[in-house]
Amino acid sequence: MDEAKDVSSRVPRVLAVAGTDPTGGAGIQADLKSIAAHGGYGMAVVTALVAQNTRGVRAVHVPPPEFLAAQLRAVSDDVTIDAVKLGMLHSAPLVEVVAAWLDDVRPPVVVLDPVLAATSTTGPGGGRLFDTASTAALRAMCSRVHLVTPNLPELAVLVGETEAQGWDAAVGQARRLAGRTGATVLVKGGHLGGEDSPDAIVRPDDAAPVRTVPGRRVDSTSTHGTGCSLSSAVATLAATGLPWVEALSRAKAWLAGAIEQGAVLDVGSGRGPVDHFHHLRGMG
Ligand SMILES: Nc1ncnc2c1ncn2[C@@H]1O[C@H](COP(=O)(O)OP(=O)(O)O)[C@@H](O)[C@H]1O
Ligand SMILES: Cc1ncc(COP(=O)(O)OP(=O)(O)O)c(N)n1
Repeated sequence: MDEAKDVSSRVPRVLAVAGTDPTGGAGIQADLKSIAAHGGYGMAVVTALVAQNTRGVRAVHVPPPEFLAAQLRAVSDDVTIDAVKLGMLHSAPLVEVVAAWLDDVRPPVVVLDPVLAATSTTGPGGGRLFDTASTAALRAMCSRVHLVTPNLPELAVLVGETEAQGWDAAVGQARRLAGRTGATVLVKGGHLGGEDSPDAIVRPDDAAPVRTVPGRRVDSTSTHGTGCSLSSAVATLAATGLPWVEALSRAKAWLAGAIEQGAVLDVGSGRGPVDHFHHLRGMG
């Protein structure tokens, strides 16, 4: 059996390293659902406990960095990991623990969703989930991963510029981030106004074409956790051997359906979750 076939026929073992959302729409709970929805076996290392719901973030509790290291080690000492999705990393001490672990374990697929805030909800400090004084550590982490998946505000912080005011400007910033870090960038257009919600894959090699995956904006308030869900889906699909563009195309089509069907869940009174398993409804 050739290697490509071998990878795609195995259930990918995907580890999410992220914070929690007790209402199940974002964070590590969304990651696990998204991994399962794409046929993966999901595992979870918790960076921070977040008291949040569909309306906003109320409080954040961070266990000691040593406990994060112990969780990571417990998984990698026992399980072969096919892909890692990194979400909320909270601050430099946690970023450094994860960086040291990645250097040691070297998983074949590492996707970083550089979470700074819960953007579809609010809370004290605007729902902030990452320490602004730790931005340099997050930038350095971009150089250690294969794919970075910023939304427009996150992209602006990572390149040290003001937020892009259009798709072309966003792609330009993504090019600069990819060039500086050596990581491929999946730039997300969910924060653009208008009728479209495109995403694109931007490679660090200047000569490589930007691969835009167009998308129609769904008129819905069920958008809590879209970034977490997309990055976990792409990590899982990449672990089956799919190239980034193909993984993004599939994940994006799935996510549009999940946003469209989110209201069916009737969860919370704020920005509701997407329906990760919409494709299974009505199957009897
Ligand atoms: N209303 C929407 N309709 C369709 N796709 C959306 C919508 N909002 C976000 N998306 C998609 O969800 C994913 C997450 O995008 P974005 O909102 O930019 O990131 P984040 O959730 O990290 O803030 C992207 O694929 C984006 O295109
Ligand atoms: C614990 C935790 N991590 C990440 C987020 C942000 O989720 P995201 O997918 O970016 O979606 P929005 O909620 O920002 O729309 C979170 N809320 N909690």
